[in-house]
Amino acid sequence: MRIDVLSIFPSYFDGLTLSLLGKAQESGLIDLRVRDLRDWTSDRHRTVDDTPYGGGAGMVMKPEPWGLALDEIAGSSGEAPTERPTIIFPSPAGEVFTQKTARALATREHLVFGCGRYEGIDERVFEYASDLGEVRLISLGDYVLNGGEVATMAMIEAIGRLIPGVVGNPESLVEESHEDGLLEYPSYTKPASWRERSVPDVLLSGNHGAIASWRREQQIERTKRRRPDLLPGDETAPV
Ligand SMILES: N#Cc1c(-c2ccc3ccn(Cc4ccc(CN5CCOCC5)cc4)c3c2)n[nH]c1N
Repeated sequence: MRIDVLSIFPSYFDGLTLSLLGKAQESGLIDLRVRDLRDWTSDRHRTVDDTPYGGGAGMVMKPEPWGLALDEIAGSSGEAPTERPTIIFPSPAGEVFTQKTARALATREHLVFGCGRYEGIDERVFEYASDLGEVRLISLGDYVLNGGEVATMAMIEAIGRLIPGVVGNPESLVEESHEDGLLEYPSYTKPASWRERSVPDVLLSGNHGAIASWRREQQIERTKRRRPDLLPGDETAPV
């Protein structure tokens, strides 16, 4: 998978060279290219923002640098892509990012993330980008960030770990929170007793059937308690 990131703070993404995603880049599973949007400006101050038409607080990102950058990155950049890119703009006004979104995006060959700042990006950029690829405005959640970089980091991690070969043991992807619509069961490791707290006996029993049942019960109980919104209408229905 090729992933392009456009940002006026490209060093935000230095962390993606670490750990599993760093190894995925070294092995060629992920081709991550982070670019500074200001590279597509032409004035001495490398200006990317201006005042909003119609008034209002703050500044809006100018369309010109975005158009030039997207032409080069998402347009026919000389390489023969087999599919048009998916161009993702993190936005407080976007669809909410979920594990289902991550799974769908992990199947794509080319993702482009456009990280806005200030009060956002000139709307015409989204319209223009839709001629270059599938445009998705995606929100990390119902809270306000200062720009798209943190959301992009989170999405790249959530998507990247689903790419075959990135996570060593694919089994570990199956029993995770949200993967089967439920929160994950509690985990324990040695010592069996720690500060007068013991590991549940069933986990020490060696009875794999009983362990599986206990874990499922824990998932359902936790989901009912912490995230009832994830449960189908009938809470007693098997998920
Ligand atoms: N993903 C994600 C995000 C973002 C996000 C993503 C991208 C950008 C680019 C600029 N910002 C700052 C910003 C904050 C608030 C607002 C709303 N305005 C409405 C009118 O009153 C002023 C405020 C706009 C722009 C961004 C925030 N926030 N929360 C998420 N889950």
